[in-house]
Amino acid sequence: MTLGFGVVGTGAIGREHIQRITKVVSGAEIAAVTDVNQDAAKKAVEDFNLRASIYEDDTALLKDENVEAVLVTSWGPAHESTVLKAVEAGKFVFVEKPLATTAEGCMRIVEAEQKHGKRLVQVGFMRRYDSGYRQMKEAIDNNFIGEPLMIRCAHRNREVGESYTQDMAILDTLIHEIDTLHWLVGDDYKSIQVTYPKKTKNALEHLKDPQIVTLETKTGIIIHAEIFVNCQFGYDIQCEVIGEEGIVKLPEVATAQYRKDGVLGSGILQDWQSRFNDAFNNEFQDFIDAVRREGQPQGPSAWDGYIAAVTGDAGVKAQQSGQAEPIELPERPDFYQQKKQEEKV
Ligand SMILES: NC(=O)c1ccc[n+]([C@@H]2O[C@H](COP(=O)([O-])OP(=O)(O)OC[C@H]3O[C@@H](n4cnc5c(N)ncnc54)[C@H](O)[C@@H]3O)[C@@H](O)[C@H]2O)c1
Ligand SMILES: O[C@H]1[C@H](O)[C@@H](O)[C@H](O)[C@@H](O)[C@H]1O
Repeated sequence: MTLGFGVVGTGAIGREHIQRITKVVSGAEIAAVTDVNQDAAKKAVEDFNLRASIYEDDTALLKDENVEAVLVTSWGPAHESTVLKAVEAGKFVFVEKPLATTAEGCMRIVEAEQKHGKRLVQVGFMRRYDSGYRQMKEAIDNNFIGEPLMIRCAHRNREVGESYTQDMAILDTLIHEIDTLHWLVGDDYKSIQVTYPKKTKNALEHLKDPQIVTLETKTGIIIHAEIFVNCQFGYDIQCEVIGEEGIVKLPEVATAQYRKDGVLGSGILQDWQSRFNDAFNNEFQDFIDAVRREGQPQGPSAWDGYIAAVTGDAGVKAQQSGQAEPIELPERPDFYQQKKQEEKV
């Protein structure tokens, strides 16, 4: 069976995922598309030569029997409503981050999914599918470095535009570390604090950049995460876990090495698309295979989306207060503990 996707939002990442589904991964096709900008939906159908129906909105798209899974790549504030409608209709959902823009919205999805009785939703936290992070997780799970004690990481973007606001450093950028790091060490967060070093002259006036985020986990692991979104030199993701008996570090992405003008060097990738291209491909193949074979996705769950939202909210509060803000999460429901296997991804 080929999995039919209905795409809600044919903007930048929606188009990338359409390309991925039609040209790169196997087992799926695009059955339908919609976008509030109907021209964008039509253009996607033309550009990718799709045999897909074009609908005026998500409600109409969800009625199409050929749509078995919904790919939600609209703007963040629109995600919750589409995901809830899709769950109500019993369709599988792949939703780009954020699951919803509020913790309450994420909880509504968690509740709806539990009511449905089995997992339908996967959130697009693609770093869990990056081979470097997976190797780190394997080392940690196999106790290769002993108990993790500290984590140092950096999330650097070359530059950001006018529309990038202060809270986006947490909700749009750090959100990836928030998801990846609790998965990596199998721990929950306890608190978050944000401090501001000297500001770069390359940031627009409204933005403090860089920012240093300190997260503490329940078992006492301290995480220092640098968010620097106007670093100028490229897209740079660093992560190092320091354990009782060793250190495991995210490998640099291999790029060609050159010798020129007295320098031995290699290129730095410039954007997240190229840095995580393989991870995106792996995450889609896994989603498609899991729903076709197991009847439910196995990747980052709606509960992970909820953890990210609660932690993100505390992070935005910490940006304003300068204090360590508590992160209060209820117990993970049994529903989201069904399979140890899920934790591996
Ligand atoms: N995983 C990642 O690293 C990653 C990277 C980039 C973007 N994203 C996420 O993907 C989402 C989309 O980002 P983008 O950069 O493609 O944005 P975009 O603005 O390029 O595209 C969004 C599209 O959704 C459409 N849209 C908005 N509301 C809609 C609705 N209610 N129904 C139908 N269509 C609607 C818009 O018209 C637009 O075409 C965001 O949530 C963003 O955070 C994730
Ligand atoms: O939406 C993007 C994307 O999630 C990238 O992975 C991240 O590095 C950027 O900071 C963010 O703005």
